[in-house]
Amino acid sequence: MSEDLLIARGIEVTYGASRLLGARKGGHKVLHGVDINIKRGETIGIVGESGSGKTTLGRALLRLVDTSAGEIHFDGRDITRLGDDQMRPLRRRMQMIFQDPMASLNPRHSVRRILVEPMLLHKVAANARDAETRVTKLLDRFKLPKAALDRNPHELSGGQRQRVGIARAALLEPDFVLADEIVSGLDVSTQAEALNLLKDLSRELGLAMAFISHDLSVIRAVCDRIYVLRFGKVVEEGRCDDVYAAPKSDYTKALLDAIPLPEIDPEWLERKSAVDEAANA
Ligand SMILES: Nc1ncnc2c1ncn2[C@@H]1O[C@H](COP(=O)(O)OP(=O)(O)OP(=O)(O)O)[C@@H](O)[C@H]1O
Repeated sequence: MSEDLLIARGIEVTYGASRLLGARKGGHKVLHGVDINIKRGETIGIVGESGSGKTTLGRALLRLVDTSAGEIHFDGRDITRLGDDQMRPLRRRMQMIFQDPMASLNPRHSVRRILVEPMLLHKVAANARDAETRVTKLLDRFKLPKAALDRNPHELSGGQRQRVGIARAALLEPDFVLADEIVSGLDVSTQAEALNLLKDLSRELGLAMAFISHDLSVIRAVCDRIYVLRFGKVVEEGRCDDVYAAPKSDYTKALLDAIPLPEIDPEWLERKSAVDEAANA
C-alpha cells in the first residue's frame, strides 16, 4: 500500500470554458498545473491570498469541479474521469467541512437528523437506531449537549454548529477531510477548540486532512506540510516548520510578514518590566 492517499499531477481548472466539438474554448484558467500529494494520516495546509485558487484546488481534489488537464489518484485509483455513479462509493471516504455551517447544514432539520441521515445514506450504520446510538456516544467527544440533538442549527452557537459539521463528517469514517476556511468566522478560543478536535480526530482515526486558510497562524497550529499558492500555481511546498523558519519564496515571506503579532496585554507588559528590572538590579 502506497503511503500517498491522494496524488494530483498537473491539475488545471478553467471556469466558463465553452465546449466546441468536445474541445474546450475560452474561459478563465485559475489553476495552472498544480502538483500535490497527501500521505495517509497527514495534514497539509493550502495557503495563499484571496483568489489564488485554494478553494478551486480543494474542490478539484474531491472531483467537485471539472479539471481541464492533469490527473487525480485516490488510494491508488485514477479518479480523474470517474462519472458520478463511480464516484458515489468514494464520496463517503472524502468529506468536506465548510466555512459556514449555516449554509451547509439544513436549517429545517434537527441536529439528530443532520447526523443520522448521512450515516444511513452511506450505509455506515445498519439502521436508524444503530446510527443514533453512535451519535449519542460521540456527543461528549464533540462537546455537544444531549439537548442539541433536538435543536435546529440556528438554535446552536457558532462553535457548536461548526462541531456538528465536524461530527457529521467524522461519523462517516472518511479517509480524507477537506476543511475550507472552517474557523475564520469564530472567535479565537472557539477556533482553538475546533482545531484541537480535528487534530485529535486525525490522530485517532488516521485521517488525512487538507486545511485551506488565508490565516497562516491557523495552518501552523495544525499542519505537517504546507503548499503556498499564488495565481493558481504552487510557489512553495515544504514541512511547516521549515517553511515558517526559512521561507524560500518572496511571496511566502510576504505572507508570513503579514501575520499580525499577538495582542499584548498592557498589564502583563508592566508586570514583565517590573520582573525584568528586579532581575537586572
Ligand atoms: N464557480 C466559479 N465560476 C467562475 N469563476 C470562479 C468560480 N469559483 C471561483 N472562481 C474564480 O476563480 C479564482 C480562484 O477562486 P478561489 O475561490 O479558488 O480562490 P481562493 O484562493 O479560495 O479565494 P478566497 O480565499 O477568497 O476564498 C477567482 O478569480 C474566482 O473569482
